[in-house]
Amino acid sequence: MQILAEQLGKKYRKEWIFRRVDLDLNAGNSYTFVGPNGSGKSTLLQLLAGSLPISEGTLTFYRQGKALESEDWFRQVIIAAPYLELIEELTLLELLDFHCRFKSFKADYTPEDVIGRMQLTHAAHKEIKFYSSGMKQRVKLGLAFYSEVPVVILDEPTSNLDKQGAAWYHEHVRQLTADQLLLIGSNQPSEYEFCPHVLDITRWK
Ligand SMILES: Nc1ncnc2c1ncn2[C@@H]1O[C@H](COP(=O)(O)OP(=O)(O)OP(=O)(O)O)[C@@H](O)[C@H]1O
Repeated sequence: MQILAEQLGKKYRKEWIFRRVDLDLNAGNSYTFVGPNGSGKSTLLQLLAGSLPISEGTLTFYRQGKALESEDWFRQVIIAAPYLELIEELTLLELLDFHCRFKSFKADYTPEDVIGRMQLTHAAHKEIKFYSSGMKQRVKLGLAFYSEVPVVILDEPTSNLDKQGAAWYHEHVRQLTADQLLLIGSNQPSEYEFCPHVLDITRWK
């Protein structure tokens, strides 16, 4: 899997958030985008996920050397971010069953297996709207870690997690496989200390 960004730019109304972004992101690697609040980390991650339109430049997803149609991008990507909502009316088990219609889990895990690995078996039948913010974050990260997808995007991954949750994140984030591409947006060095490619987004202002 490869994501190639060429001269990528994004503006909201008349304000350019970043311009002339060139990136060659490849599976087996992790990349972290850092920068102050409001610098555009979340915006860039959403562009790279194909979930926000770009304002200029080109973005191409390649799988086994072949460029993918943009309507197929969403199958390649999972994104966990504080601003993305889960379906609150569903129980966790219903949510994971629904998720399986679009993306399968690694190693033939069942939804029940994944819930166990999220350490949320006790809450499997509780509606997501009754989850604490830390429990919701664990669900988002669990979906990212256990789905069979080539591109995993984590924005502020340890937000709302307690010490035990942060340890759970660190254990899992290092286990992403060599055929996956990991992209992180962060302001906290502890979230990406293992990551060899750290890119300050202010370089593209
Ligand atoms: N939908 C929108 N309409 C207008 N401006 C927006 C919109 N979304 C984001 N912005 C602006 O884009 C800029 C970058 O925001 P973004 O959320 O990407 O930053 P960030 O680096 O992720 O910030 P933080 O560290 O606070 O999460 C900010 O100035 C923000 O106000």
